[in-house]
Amino acid sequence: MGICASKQKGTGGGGKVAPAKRDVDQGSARTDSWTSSVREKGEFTALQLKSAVKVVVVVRPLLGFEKAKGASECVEVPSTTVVQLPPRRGTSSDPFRFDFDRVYKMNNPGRQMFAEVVQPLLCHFIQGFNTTVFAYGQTGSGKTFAMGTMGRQLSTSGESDGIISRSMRFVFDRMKDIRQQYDVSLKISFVEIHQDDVQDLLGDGENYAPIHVRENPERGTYLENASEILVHSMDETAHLLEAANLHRAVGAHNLNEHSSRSHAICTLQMEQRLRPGAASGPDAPRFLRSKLHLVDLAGSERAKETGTTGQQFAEGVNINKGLLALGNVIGALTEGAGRKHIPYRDSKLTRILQDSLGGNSETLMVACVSPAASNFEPTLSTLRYAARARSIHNRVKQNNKITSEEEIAYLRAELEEKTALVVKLQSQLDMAASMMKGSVSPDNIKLVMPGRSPSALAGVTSTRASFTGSGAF
Ligand SMILES: Nc1ncnc2c1ncn2[C@@H]1O[C@H](COP(=O)(O)OP(=O)(O)OP(=O)(O)O)[C@@H](O)[C@H]1O
Repeated sequence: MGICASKQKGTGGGGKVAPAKRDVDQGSARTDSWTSSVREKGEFTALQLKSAVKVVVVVRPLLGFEKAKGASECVEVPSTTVVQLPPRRGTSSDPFRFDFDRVYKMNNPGRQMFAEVVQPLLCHFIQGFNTTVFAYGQTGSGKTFAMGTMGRQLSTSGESDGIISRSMRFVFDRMKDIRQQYDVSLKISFVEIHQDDVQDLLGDGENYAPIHVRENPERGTYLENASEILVHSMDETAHLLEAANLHRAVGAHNLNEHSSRSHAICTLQMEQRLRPGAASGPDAPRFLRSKLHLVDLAGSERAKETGTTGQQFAEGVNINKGLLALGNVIGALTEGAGRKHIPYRDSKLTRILQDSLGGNSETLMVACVSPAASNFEPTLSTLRYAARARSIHNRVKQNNKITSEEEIAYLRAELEEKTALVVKLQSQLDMAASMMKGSVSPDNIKLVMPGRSPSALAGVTSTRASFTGSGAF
């Protein structure tokens, strides 16, 4: 029994999903009950929910170079959900106080943050809900550290693991249970937006085709031409992501010697199909599809402080442009019902994150800040931005619909798979019959177990891949 399921036990109902704070569509009052088992109760599938964007703040420790300069701290955390900055120097106003879903001020918040805020979202991802976790903050504030896309952080495991590797490990651990009832396909893509251009970090570098952001009513936004790789294990995934990460644009400047010069978006797409004859309730969804975006944004920066020039200066301008567009989308979404136009189209970043902000996704923002008094202004700006994001309400639904074209493609693939199996078994039967007649020596016979031969498996993988690779998401 996996972690999502064991939590469900604790809530007093067999098969109940871990409760999540959210607003139910029929009314605006918050409710703590995630009313029924998503996977097992059919009525839930019709329900749409409003889900507020959740925001956690991570205050990193002072770094060696900051301490060497005698930096003092200005960020206080009076409780686990409150963060406070003193009034601006020379003013007598009140301190700046912000409430969030959770605030972490410690060396390695990874394990605790994952258990408290990321894991409940992943339980929903596994149940067919789109999910986004994105890290936001000034350059050098700890976004890459929190997401875990630094160096070898993806394939090693330890206390300083980031959100990406913990999430992947969690999903693969749950697979053992899910595969008892469902055929599952997991596909990964990893792109970066560098200078407002989307680049494939998993591509082979030879068959380059420009990546376009597209939209589809069934599937929301997706990236045309981005590599989508079927993955089967944590190890395989970690090595893929780590290799991809080496291609990411990184540079050194005054505030960070390994500064990300691009926004990185790692996406895991999951499709689940109920197996014929699986021992499940009559209302178990036949099909589930969900996507998990894990985003490490590049940090906002001021050239005066970073000391960047030339190419790095140009990168900084583009980074800030994308973040400004993101800020404008957040601003428009929180202006209330009067605001009809949301400027998603102003940048590739906001187009890709369209579902995550105001759309069909449960979203967690990890706002990263430096504690140093010298970073007071950018920290205040990050906290204001984050507080605003917290009032965005997304409309989240379980993705359990399949189009008739997809159903036909899947059935066709299944038929091909079965036909290949029949042909194989028939040839084995013929062989056995010839042997009995004495026309074939037993030494020339290699018995191949159905479904176990490498070629049979290759057939299965390729037909499934051709179904799942049909431009989903
Ligand atoms: N919670 C933490 N505990 C200890 N060290 C941290 C923590 N967060 C960040 N750091 C350290 O701070 C430095 C900057 O962090 P990081 O590179 O993650 O910043 P960033 O926000 O991604 O910056 P950029 O936007 O420039 O890429 C790194 O040396 C990192 O190891």
